[in-house]
Amino acid sequence: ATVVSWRVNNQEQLFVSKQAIFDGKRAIRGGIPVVFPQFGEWSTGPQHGFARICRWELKKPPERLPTGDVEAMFQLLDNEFTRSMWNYPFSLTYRLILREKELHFNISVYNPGAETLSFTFLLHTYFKVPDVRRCQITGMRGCTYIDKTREGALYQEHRDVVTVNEWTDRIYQNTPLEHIITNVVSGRKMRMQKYNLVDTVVWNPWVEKAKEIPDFGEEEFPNLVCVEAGHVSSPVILPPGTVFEASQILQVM
Ligand SMILES: O=P(O)(O)OC[C@H]1O[C@@H](O)[C@H](O)[C@@H](O)[C@@H]1O
Repeated sequence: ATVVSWRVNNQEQLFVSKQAIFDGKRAIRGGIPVVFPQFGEWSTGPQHGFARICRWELKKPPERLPTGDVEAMFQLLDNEFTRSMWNYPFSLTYRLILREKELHFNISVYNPGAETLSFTFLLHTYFKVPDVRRCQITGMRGCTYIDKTREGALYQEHRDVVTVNEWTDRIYQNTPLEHIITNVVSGRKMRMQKYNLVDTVVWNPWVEKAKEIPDFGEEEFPNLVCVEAGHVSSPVILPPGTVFEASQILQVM
């Protein structure tokens, strides 16, 4: 259930590395992988959890709704593989709705078990851009951020817009419901709206870190900016029998 392509006016909006591997075992380098139940390093499983390396069930194949929108639904349930890393029952439902210039993502995590679940969640969106150095991201002014390029030190953002001119790996906390990213494909703007996803990660490996990523070309870094809506700086605590719901809307402006 990794979205690997989204075209608006026949123009691709998502970055996927030329070296991405589609073997169904590793995470795909680009598009929009789902990060669950762990953002970042994980002592009992792979970085960013198992959801991006599992085969999800297609619950509802793409179908045109009366409105003209197209809807598809995916589901991931716990299984032997997920239980080997995280021994809990869960049901993850992922509903995608495609509109003319929008893509909607609706996530729900249900806890059918008797124990409380604790997890982090994130949509790892790789936007395709002509040159990341010319992009501006709004909405972070005043927010604190964890800077993973500086051993996780905590800072406060003072800029009206965030720009990316070097290796960047930041978790912005308690960000507003909306970000605008300028200068994406065709010089347009991208609007990101998010609900119940309180944090926003901004990532670009830049040239040196790019060399350390096997499924990524070192010359590709100017062509992506990851702006990732998530619930990651504190875990979601989900008591038995309850549901966590979150969503994201991407819109080409
Ligand atoms: O190489 P991965 O596992 O797909 O992760 C890519 C990046 O994902 C970002 O979300 C993280 O903040 C970075 O620390 C990480 O390097």
